[in-house]
Amino acid sequence: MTKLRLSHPSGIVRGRIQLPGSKSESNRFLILKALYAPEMQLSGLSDSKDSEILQQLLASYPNQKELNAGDAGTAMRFFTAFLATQKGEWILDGSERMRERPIAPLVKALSDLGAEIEYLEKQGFPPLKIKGRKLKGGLLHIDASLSSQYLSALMMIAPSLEQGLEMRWAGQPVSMPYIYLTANCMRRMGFKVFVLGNEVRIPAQTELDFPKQMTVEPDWSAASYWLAMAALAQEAEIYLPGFRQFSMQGDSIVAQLMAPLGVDQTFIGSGIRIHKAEALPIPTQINLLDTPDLSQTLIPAYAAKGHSVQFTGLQTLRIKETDRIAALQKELQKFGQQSEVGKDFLHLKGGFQTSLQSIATYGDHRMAMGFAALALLHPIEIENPEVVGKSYPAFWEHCKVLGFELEEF
Ligand SMILES: O=C(O)C1=C[C@@H](OP(=O)(O)O)[C@@H](O)[C@H](O)C1
Ligand SMILES: C=C(OP(=O)(O)O)C(=O)O
Repeated sequence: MTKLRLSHPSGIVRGRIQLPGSKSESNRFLILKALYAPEMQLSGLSDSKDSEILQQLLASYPNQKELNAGDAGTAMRFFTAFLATQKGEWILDGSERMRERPIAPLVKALSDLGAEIEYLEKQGFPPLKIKGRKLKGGLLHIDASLSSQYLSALMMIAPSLEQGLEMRWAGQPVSMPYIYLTANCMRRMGFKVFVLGNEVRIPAQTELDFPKQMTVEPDWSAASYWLAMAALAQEAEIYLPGFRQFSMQGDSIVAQLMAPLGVDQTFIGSGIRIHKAEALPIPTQINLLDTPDLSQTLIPAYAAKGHSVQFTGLQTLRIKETDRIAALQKELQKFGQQSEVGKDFLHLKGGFQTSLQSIATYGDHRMAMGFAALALLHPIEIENPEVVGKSYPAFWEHCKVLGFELEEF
């Protein structure tokens, strides 16, 4: 196991960071390009491991019959739907953790559309045997309460289905902004996509005049770590180029959620300036059902500032790279932080004290990046720091740019 000792002698974070492209946008455009517009050039693509995995899957599926999506949730889900529409037979597996992340709602939906998919080990989980063929499409009912990725995967294959797709869900959908992001990526390519209440309608449409070029926006989930740094720093002045003023990435809401910690952002030129500002009143509750990937940024930062806040809407965290609610509670406890957790919430109850602690990361990139900000208060150690590669390989290099000292041992 490698470890990183992380400290920040000055407490002043100042600099310009070129963030990786959005992992979510990248993985959508990679699938859409492969399905409909092979000539379309993609710029600003994410250099994340998850996007690399998807690129490898797309490059190897015509010849290779046994494929592996590793730890990449979007790659696993999007590629399952992709293969279901291609003629042939494949086995699609994932990492050990991926074999614990449910995929049944997607498999059921694809089967309802006429695909032939079999579970090779545990029912409802990868590995899958997928017999692909041209699917008819039509009306579909789906459970949207576990992951939005199933819906995004189906939306992207929808224009290739003979009858298009009309998809309805009941109950509480999770991570909705990712559905809107999928719709937006598709619309930018010229597709007609209608999202109305609890229903998505996408007609069959393949013969479009697709754009020659598409630019991926930088990653807002990655940007969130720099807002947390600004919150915990003595002084902060960070510039993140390349963002759109009105982003379709749900995690762009992070500035509003960080404002109570005295951080603000200004849109300048084509980028974001992050700086200190007067702190807004602390809310008693913050609901992250729309933006689960911000949990590991916000919860350690609010804890370190000594605020007692209840974070709700966290139900999807239990089936991500690790059980993120359990991991957050356990690692924060090392600092004396008291908290109460349930199926879908984590309630911070005070007690946080800075000290030199070794943070376990549970194979989860966001554990490493979310806790890194605490080094602005006191040196800390991060275990298995290489996990950041899943979404943000240059993260530690960027920490150096902003004045952190790093020692690997
Ligand atoms: O569609 C996407 O790009 C994603 C959707 C979210 O997953 P869930 O819908 O499973 O919450 C998010 O957590 C993940 O990092 C990326
Ligand atoms: C949950 C995540 O990714 P995925 O579900 O695509 O593995 C993430 O990046 O935080």
